[in-house]
Amino acid sequence: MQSSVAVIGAGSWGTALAMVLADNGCKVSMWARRQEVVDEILSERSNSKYLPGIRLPETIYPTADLQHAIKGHHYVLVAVPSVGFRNTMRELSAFLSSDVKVIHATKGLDKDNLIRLSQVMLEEVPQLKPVNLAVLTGPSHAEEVSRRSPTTVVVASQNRVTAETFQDLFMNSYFRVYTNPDVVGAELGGALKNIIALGAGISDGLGFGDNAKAALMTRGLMEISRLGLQLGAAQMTFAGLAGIGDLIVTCTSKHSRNWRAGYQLGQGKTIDEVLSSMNMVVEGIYATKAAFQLAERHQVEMPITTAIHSVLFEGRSPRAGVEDLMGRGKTHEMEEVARISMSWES
Ligand SMILES: NC(=O)c1ccc[n+]([C@@H]2O[C@H](COP(=O)([O-])OP(=O)(O)OC[C@H]3O[C@@H](n4cnc5c(N)ncnc54)[C@H](O)[C@@H]3O)[C@@H](O)[C@H]2O)c1
Ligand SMILES: O=P(O)(O)OC[C@H](O)CO
Repeated sequence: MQSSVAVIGAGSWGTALAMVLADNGCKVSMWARRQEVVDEILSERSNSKYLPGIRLPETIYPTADLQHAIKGHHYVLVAVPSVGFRNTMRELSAFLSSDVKVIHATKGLDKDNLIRLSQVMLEEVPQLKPVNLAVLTGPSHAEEVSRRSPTTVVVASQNRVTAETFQDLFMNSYFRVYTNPDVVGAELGGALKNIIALGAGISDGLGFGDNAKAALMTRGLMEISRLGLQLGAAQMTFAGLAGIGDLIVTCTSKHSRNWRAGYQLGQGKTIDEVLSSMNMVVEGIYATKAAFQLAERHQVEMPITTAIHSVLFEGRSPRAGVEDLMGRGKTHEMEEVARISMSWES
């Protein structure tokens, strides 16, 4: 039987994932906020603002009517920016039945309550069953997926059947899907890597080299893992696609919006100038604010996040932010390793 999927969000990511599902023989309805996007898809088979030059399959049916988008579908994929996530789920709530399986592909945190987005889903749509929820994350730029370039991602769910159902729905010859039971780690890896991508962009914008970027990525992963473990993630998840995999793609790719925003900051633009020059979401800005507050709340050391927070929200210059990082007191690379090493006993 043909699977039918509702995709909520017609930006770059929602559209690229709708294409994967259409390629896999699914009937896909895709909700766009703006009627112009619907009209363009219907008349031109393109979504030129978000995926220029890409022809969309005929089996993607766009609509600006949320109820119409959802009606009769067994699976729902949510791919809206984190700032609009709670409201979108609230609006969806009226139309979602309790047996539907829902996966989200948004990389961010709830800005007000500092919780993960699957937790927001359950708050806003109480009839949803936790076993029916999943998260899709990993190193995946929409521009490449829409060109059917080989890509690997992770589907995380606390329920194996749900994880494998979405694995089967999305997987094909250019889109390889792994499963993982660690929803916490998958969501945090995807949200927090955006902060480090901003840092990598700032570093490049300042004219620093590969050494600095490798340092940011490695030490960045360290602080992502530190906060992740505190919040209940499994350490190994950060060594996988949702952790180091996504960090590599987002810190080194010309497609990365977070890197591009950071690059302009490093070149001396203000955050307002950067945001007005970009027509796509820069999740790292919101993630920095949320992670900074979480780090304070849980007493987790996150020096890179703190430095980027000072640049974004406290008027510190990017160069001064780097000086803050390089001038920190000396530490072991890994406190845990130093602690268990017999030969290091004092
Ligand atoms: N683009 C990628 O390559 C990619 C890959 C993986 C994950 N993601 C994640 O997917 C999410 C969506 O990103 P994107 O790249 O599609 O963004 P985008 O900037 O390409 O498009 C954003 C879409 O969301 C809509 N939107 C904007 N504000 C909204 C709101 N308040 N409520 C509902 N809809 C709103 C816009 O109209 C647009 O359709 C982000 O969390 C992003 O991190 C993106
Ligand atoms: O373009 P970015 O920086 O928002 O990253 C997009 C994806 O999250 C990469 O996996």
